[in-house]
Amino acid sequence: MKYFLVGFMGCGKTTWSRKLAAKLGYEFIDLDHALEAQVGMSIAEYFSSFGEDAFRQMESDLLKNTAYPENVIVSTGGGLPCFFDNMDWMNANGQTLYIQLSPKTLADRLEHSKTVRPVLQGKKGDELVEFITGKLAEREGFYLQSQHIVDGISMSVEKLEEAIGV
Ligand SMILES: Nc1ncnc2c1ncn2[C@@H]1O[C@H](COP(=O)(O)OP(=O)(O)OP(=O)(O)O)[C@@H](O)[C@H]1O
Ligand SMILES: O=C(O)C1=C[C@@H](O)[C@@H](O)[C@H](O)C1
Ligand SMILES: [Mg+2]
Repeated sequence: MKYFLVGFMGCGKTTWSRKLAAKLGYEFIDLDHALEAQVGMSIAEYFSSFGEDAFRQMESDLLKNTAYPENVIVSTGGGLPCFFDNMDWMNANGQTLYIQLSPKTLADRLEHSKTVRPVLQGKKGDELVEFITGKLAEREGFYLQSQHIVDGISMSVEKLEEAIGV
């Protein structure tokens, strides 16, 4: 089975996809990392060289054209479910799981994370919370189309296993 983990930047998709895959003996694929390997630069560099539209096309193509192993946990980019028909494609080709967190919790995590996320443009503090609140309001309608939803607070592999029913 293919499981796609979706949710806002910083909700823990990469961290928990890796752990869940290890527990289940599944492969792990991070589409952000796969895109970086394919283009030979970081996402931040890709954004500044070619712009967001080119990035969205590239990530959608990668989602649909990757040769997935039979059993795999796929960590998706935070914006991926919200462009083109990507969410429908994931629901048709596997199972989707949304890691849900509040804007405040996401902001706390993102402020302390070392990964450069171009969409955030270096925002901090109240400005960051406000930005995430607006962006999440735009995006959550897509995330909520997931077949499974899990509260990202006090996360564990067991909680994820229970959510997907394995
Ligand atoms: N349950 C948790 N409690 C506290 N911090 C966590 C938890 N899960 C992940 N984190 C931390 O939150 C940050 C973001 O996690 P991660 O990179 O896995 O998010 P992501 O959803 O893959 O983000 P992106 O969409 O930007 O790739 C990391 O610094 C990670 O260590
Ligand atoms: O939320 C977003 O739009 C993004 C999230 C990251 O995972 C990366 O895919 C990229 O930085 C864009
Ligand atoms: Mg990630």
